[in-house]
Amino acid sequence: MSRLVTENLTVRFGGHVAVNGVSCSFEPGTLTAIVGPNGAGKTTYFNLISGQLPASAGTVHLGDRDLSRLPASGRTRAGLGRAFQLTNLFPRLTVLENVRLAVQAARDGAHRRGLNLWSVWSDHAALRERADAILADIALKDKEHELVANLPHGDQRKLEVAMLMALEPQVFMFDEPTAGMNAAEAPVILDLIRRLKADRTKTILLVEHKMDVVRELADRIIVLHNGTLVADGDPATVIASPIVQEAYLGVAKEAA
Ligand SMILES: Nc1ncnc2c1ncn2[C@@H]1O[C@H](COP(=O)(O)OP(=O)(O)OP(=O)(O)O)[C@@H](O)[C@H]1O
Repeated sequence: MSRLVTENLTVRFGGHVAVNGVSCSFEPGTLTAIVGPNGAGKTTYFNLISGQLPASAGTVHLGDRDLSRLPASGRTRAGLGRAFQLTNLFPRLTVLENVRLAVQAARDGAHRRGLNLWSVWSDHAALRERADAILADIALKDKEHELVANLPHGDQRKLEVAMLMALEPQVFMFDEPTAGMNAAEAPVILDLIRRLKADRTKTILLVEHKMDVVRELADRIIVLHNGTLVADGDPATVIASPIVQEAYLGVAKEAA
């Protein structure tokens, strides 16, 4: 198990510094919520970690490995997993085919890392079993033969999380995972995150605006404001801090 560390991570867009020298480490077995006002740099910070965006300065390490120069695909293989808003899905394939592809990719990845999983994964039935278990977890078993293109938006978002689970990353990055979901769909995703957290081996990063979700799930909260890390600590302390009350929740302003 390896800790994820960003050091001095920075990106500039022209004159605008969207993420400004963020140094932070994330321990396996903990869920860190990343909060901050709109435009604070949360998604951009994710993009820098996952390699979607090249950094202007700074580094990203997972354990001993320096990921800073790797493209997004290389970082995924190294163990960084991110649920993307639908871009990882194959719309012309069925739900089951999508998940099986991700399970297969995880198997291939395991070979590249030299792990001795061949005996397990070479078993076709085991592959199917794993895909079935994931689909049951995500409450999509009854739609396994549907084409992804025909699924409602909420189910597509759920499938996206299923694909991420299938890849079995060390680090799970969720960017507003329940955004746009209805009241029946959101609890399925939150329950999955809860279970991932209960496993106590995964590093989980969660960008989330809903403070009730953050309060319940986070072991730790970091706050970004204008691209800068302005608070970091246990949820109760961070939520009560003047910077969050004022800059994020607007409580102090409203009270004034
Ligand atoms: N590719 C880009 N080119 C130029 N500016 C960008 C780019 N990506 C992000 N920005 C700017 O960087 C800043 C941070 O944006 P970001 O989307 O990371 O904020 P956020 O905290 O995720 O906001 P939200 O909560 O609204 O999703 C914003 O001012 C945004 O306009």
